Amino acid sequence: MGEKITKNSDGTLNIPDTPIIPFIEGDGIGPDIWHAARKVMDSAIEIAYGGKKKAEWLEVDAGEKSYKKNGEWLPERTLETIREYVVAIKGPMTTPVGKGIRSLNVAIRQKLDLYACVRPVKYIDPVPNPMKHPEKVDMVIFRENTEDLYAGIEWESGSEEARSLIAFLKERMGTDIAPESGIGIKPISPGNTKRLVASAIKYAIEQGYSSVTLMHKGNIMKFTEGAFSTWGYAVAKEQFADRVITEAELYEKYDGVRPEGKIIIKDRIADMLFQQVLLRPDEYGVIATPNLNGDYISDALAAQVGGLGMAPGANIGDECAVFEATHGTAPKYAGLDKVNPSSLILSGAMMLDYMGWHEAATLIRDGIAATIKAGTVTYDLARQISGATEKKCSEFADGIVSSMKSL
Ligand SMILES: NC(=O)C1=CN([C@@H]2O[C@H](COP(=O)(O)OP(=O)(O)OC[C@H]3O[C@@H](n4cnc5c(N)ncnc54)[C@H](OP(=O)(O)O)[C@@H]3O)[C@@H](O)[C@H]2O)C=CC1
Ligand SMILES: O=C(O)CCC(=O)C(=O)O
Ligand SMILES: [Mg+2]
Repeated sequence: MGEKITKNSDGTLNIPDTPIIPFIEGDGIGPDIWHAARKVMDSAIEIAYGGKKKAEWLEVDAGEKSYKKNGEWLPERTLETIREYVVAIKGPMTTPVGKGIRSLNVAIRQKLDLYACVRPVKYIDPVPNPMKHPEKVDMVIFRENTEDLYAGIEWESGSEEARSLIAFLKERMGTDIAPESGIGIKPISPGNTKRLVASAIKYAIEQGYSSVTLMHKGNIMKFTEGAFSTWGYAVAKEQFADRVITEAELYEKYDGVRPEGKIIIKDRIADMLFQQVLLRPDEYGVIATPNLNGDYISDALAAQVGGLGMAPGANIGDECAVFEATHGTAPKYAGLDKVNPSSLILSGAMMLDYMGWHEAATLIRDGIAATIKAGTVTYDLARQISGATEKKCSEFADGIVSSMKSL
């Protein structure tokens, strides 16, 4: 019944009224949050468009469910389907620690070249949180999504590859690495950095953020993270000279007063930035950073807006986009109908915005806020609010649906 979303050569989307949207349910808490998210998205679309628009969900195989069904963790046809249908949404998938398969989540990002992981961290009143001034929290992380240590190019301690690499580095580069070390490689390229930073600047311009901060550990890792910063400044100059000024220029030429319509590009060393985003969050808007830093800071910042249960995200490339929560499979809660589905629901709202279905997206955000205000919350928020009544994941979703109906 549904129709395909298509993409034009200029990057704009053609969205039919009944788009087919592939989804991956995910592992662990994936099924619980997916069912809740689907219900809320369907209801928001129905209320916003009175039945004129409808998402046609198409399940695609990946993760544990897929492995059990057909012996494949991430079938090639799943990637082909996502490419073909342009916009998809997924639950989290498990990655074993220290052994076993490499991350399927990372594989999806790399294979579909979803180079920007976009994770907004915005306070939704009245979500409980540890900040003195939560209303000042409005940051968006742009995490490079395809390279860095996160690409998982590494060799195990004692393996032939690790030993020969250690020997090669000693002979040819004079590097003394402890025998039997495991080795990981950290590639950071100008091309991948520049396209990520360009997308972050473009987003800041479109969404009205006043700054883009390049987060790096370039004092220590000069030719990877330091280069990320250098290339970030370079692309700002090459592509956005009329809209972007550096922080140095702000003080040298404009006495520290941001000229109307200009975005400030600045850089911060990663460890220091972790404390500044806590103490002075209003000094930061869009944060562009390599993959691993982006992974760390997205969970850390999620705490400022209520925790991982409230943290949405999107993986965006030139060809297609896959929306997913920031958090993982939270295995101890799998199947308990307990966790907060807001992270995936808000990822769904990001997806609806991406499709231009802003009315449904806004309804979802307002519905979540109204539900929390009414004291209907899952365990994670209940433990931060005295006197709140803990609801199940599915009951919370029902609460959002009722709230949306009465907005
Ligand atoms: N994109 C993806 O698919 C991702 C997959 N993963 C994978 O998930 C697995 C588990 O990773 P782990 O490091 O434990 O991190 P998780 O994000 O899965 O969970 C850690 C903790 O965060 C809290 N949390 C997470 N999601 C929610 C939610 N929806 N509602 C309320 N609280 C939540 C819970 O805290 P508390 O215990 O305090 O209640 C939970 O125990 C690993 O295999 C990892 O590789 C991890 C991140 C992303
Ligand atoms: O792929 C994984 O298992 C972890 C991914 C992750 O933590 C993230 O992308 O934020
Ligand atoms: Mg993570």
